[in-house]
Amino acid sequence: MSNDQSAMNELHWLIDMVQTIEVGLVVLDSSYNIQLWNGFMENHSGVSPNSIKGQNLFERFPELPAKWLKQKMESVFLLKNRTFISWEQRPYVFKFKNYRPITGRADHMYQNITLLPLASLTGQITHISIIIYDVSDIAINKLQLKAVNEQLEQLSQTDGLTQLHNRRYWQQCMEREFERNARYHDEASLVMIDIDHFKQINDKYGHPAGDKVIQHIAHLLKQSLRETDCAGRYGGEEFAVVLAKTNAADALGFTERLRKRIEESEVTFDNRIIKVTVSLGINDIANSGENSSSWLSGADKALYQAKEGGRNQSVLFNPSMPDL
Ligand SMILES: Nc1nc2c(ncn2[C@@H]2O[C@H](COP(=O)(O)OP(=O)(O)OP(=O)(O)O)[C@@H](O)[C@H]2O)c(=O)[nH]1
Repeated sequence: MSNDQSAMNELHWLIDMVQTIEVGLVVLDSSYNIQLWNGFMENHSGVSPNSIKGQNLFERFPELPAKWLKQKMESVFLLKNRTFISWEQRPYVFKFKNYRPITGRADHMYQNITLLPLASLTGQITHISIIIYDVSDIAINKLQLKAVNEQLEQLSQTDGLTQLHNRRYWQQCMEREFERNARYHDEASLVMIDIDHFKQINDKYGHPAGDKVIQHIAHLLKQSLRETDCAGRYGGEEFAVVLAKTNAADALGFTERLRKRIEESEVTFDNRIIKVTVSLGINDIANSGENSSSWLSGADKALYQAKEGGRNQSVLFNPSMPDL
């Protein structure tokens, strides 16, 4: 076989491979006119190489992010360097359908893209190649893993019965708020809420009825909160809330509204109507003492006074209150 024949063969094989490889290959000239469009591109776009050759990429595909992509390509021409675009940066450039059976949940193909400068025989960069990799499997696995991790994180922070924050997470939230307030001297109040005579409810109506009462109070509490407030289930029948940007007077307004709402509401269990009340202790951060524990224990002392005072009431902490 002559050298010419051998070179021809190689060229033939290369063209064959370019056409059949499972990677998208596009060659553009400096005016973004399409010079090469391989089999992968044909299969996924439904546009044949013959019908597209010589056409302007952005006129033929007006849905492409032209401004952004042109900027990338211009810098490839200018710097004579390749550029990568990851699916995490932009899920796809060419919107192709995703046909993979195991990743059937995404309707489009995730793509990693390389933009490659192509030099002519004289060494000038006259063309650019777009190489498109289908990374749908990797992307979807990674996105699913991320979603599961987020779900797990959410579960680890949530109380199962009430869907409020659990004690551990609420405590972190409260400590963060304390530090923020210490730094910026913002207003904030901490409220402890305890259901009155809850043992009697369990004894009279049974534990499942008690659970329903806890859920009911949590529901009313959630309805009373603002976005920036942080509420948690602190113990069995005890709840704790940090009211952001709220001084003692406003916190008292909040607790009294909540207390009355609870007093006026009722829980139905096994066709029986259960009425409950709550006691609430409030501590304005201005009286918090030196750390988050003393802020919390102040609210606890106020709650104790509310119980002592006859229950179904809100009490504001003041530093002259006796230790528990
Ligand atoms: N149903 C139910 N009961 C719980 C749960 N967690 C704690 N308890 C019960 O809540 C009751 C709390 O009772 P106590 O702390 O004695 O106080 P109380 O009866 O609420 O009375 P005061 O707080 O003094 O008004 C106990 O009987 C616990 O068993 C829970 O998740 N579900």
